[in-house]
Amino acid sequence: MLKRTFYKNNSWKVAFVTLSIFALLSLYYQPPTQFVLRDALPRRDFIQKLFAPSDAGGCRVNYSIPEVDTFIREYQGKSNLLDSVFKVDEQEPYLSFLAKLNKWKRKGKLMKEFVKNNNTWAWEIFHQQINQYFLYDPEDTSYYEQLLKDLSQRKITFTDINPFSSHLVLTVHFDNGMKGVYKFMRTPRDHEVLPNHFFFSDIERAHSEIASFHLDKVLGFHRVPPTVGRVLNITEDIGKVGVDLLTNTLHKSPAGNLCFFGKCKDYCKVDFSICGTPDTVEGSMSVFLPRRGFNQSIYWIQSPWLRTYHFSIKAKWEKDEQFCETDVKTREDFKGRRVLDFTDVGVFDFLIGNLDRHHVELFEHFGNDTSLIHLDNGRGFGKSKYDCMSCMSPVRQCCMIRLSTLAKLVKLYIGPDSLSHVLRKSLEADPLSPILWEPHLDSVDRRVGQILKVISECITKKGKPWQEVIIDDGFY
Ligand SMILES: Nc1ncnc2c1ncn2[C@@H]1O[C@H](COP(=O)(O)OP(=O)(O)OP(=O)(O)O)[C@@H](O)[C@H]1O
Ligand SMILES: [Mn+2]
Repeated sequence: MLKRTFYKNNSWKVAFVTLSIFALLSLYYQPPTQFVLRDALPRRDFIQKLFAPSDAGGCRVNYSIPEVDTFIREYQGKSNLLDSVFKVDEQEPYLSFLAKLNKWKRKGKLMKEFVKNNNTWAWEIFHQQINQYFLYDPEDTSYYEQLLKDLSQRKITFTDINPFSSHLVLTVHFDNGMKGVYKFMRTPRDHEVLPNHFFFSDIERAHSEIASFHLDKVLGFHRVPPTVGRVLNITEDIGKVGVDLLTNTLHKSPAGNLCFFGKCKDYCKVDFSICGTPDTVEGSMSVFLPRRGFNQSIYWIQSPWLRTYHFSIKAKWEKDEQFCETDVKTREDFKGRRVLDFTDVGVFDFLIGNLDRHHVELFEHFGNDTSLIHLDNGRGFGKSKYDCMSCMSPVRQCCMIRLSTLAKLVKLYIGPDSLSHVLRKSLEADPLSPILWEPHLDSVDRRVGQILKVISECITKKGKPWQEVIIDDGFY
């Protein structure tokens, strides 16, 4: 009786307690596979792993270097950095750190002073918004997402050959007046360059173009034109709307697939045909930039670290470690930001493993004080196990790095997010995802530590003062 009254009066309480017990029990109950995980990790780590902002723990989790750890302790102790935007906090997710730096980006003139268009389509707004110091702002909702969508989906109305390329590269025209540069996915994403192969006979890789755009973006450089993966239909996009130089070469392969080879300097013959399955191919589409020069269509600087493109002749920089001091820092046109721009190029090319940086382009409109444009990134991500130390020559020989670039590398090294993590996440947005083979993603983590080691050695081994190596030139 007493019992029954108790239940009657407290029935809602009983229900609540019972439900709570069940809820708690169900929290602890995990299917068998998760028991294995729980056994392997102490409870606290397990929960941290579930709620940590990343699935990694910084590049150093797999590629810790003792000298770099010491260097970073010194970096974190620098009093002038403690209260600055360059202070690296071990808990902060990388993208929030990057967003803070991006806010400080110096802004210069806009291309709209020089380019006239209707400012309506995404590509028109992009052209007008090109800044003296960066190509685009990924936060600008007025065009950025739409531009990528247009590049991957809009109807192609005319297809030509890019006359400046040694490979078959297309200039593509769209139904809204936009133009794009298309490179073909000629090798599977896991294809590794053969060890005896020279880089200059290397085939261009569209996955490298796409991944380079994302890497440039997550490094906050914004110097690579927006690029997306796109499927091309050879029947529709070449056969129906291509120039004669393309359509004249259309043929069926022995397997019955539709192929063509077009016309170009080096690799346009039937041995290098591009074939569909049965008539579609994958590739990268980059948005076409406005003219870089006033009187000529291309305005460019030859890289001081240009290679000879010869099997045995070496360039001066390859034989002389003093090259930057004697031949680069002394150049009149390399005063101002230019040396640091080239050390950024060195960081970038080392991360992607690109030996083919023969020249860089820039907008003449903005004068000498403007950022470099990193076009042509098709020869990166070819060797996942090999680190091209000579690609980092600008950093090693000049013994300099921009503070903002260093801060981002330090942040990626200590975590919580590694470069492979943020790059993988960024690449997931591409329509042809997955773009990079995991060993290539792993290689960028290894390379972050290598760059930091070279910088720390400028101070510890070459005896340079900190402030001569790490330069805050106000560019983020
Ligand atoms: N997005 C773009 N917008 C405008 N022009 C471009 C763009 N991409 C490439 N170009 C022009 O086309 C030229 C050749 O393109 P790219 O360098 O990518 O082809 P490539 O075959 O790899 O060239 P190379 O044989 O010189 O290495 C570039 O130097 C540039 O002048
Ligand atoms: Mn090239």
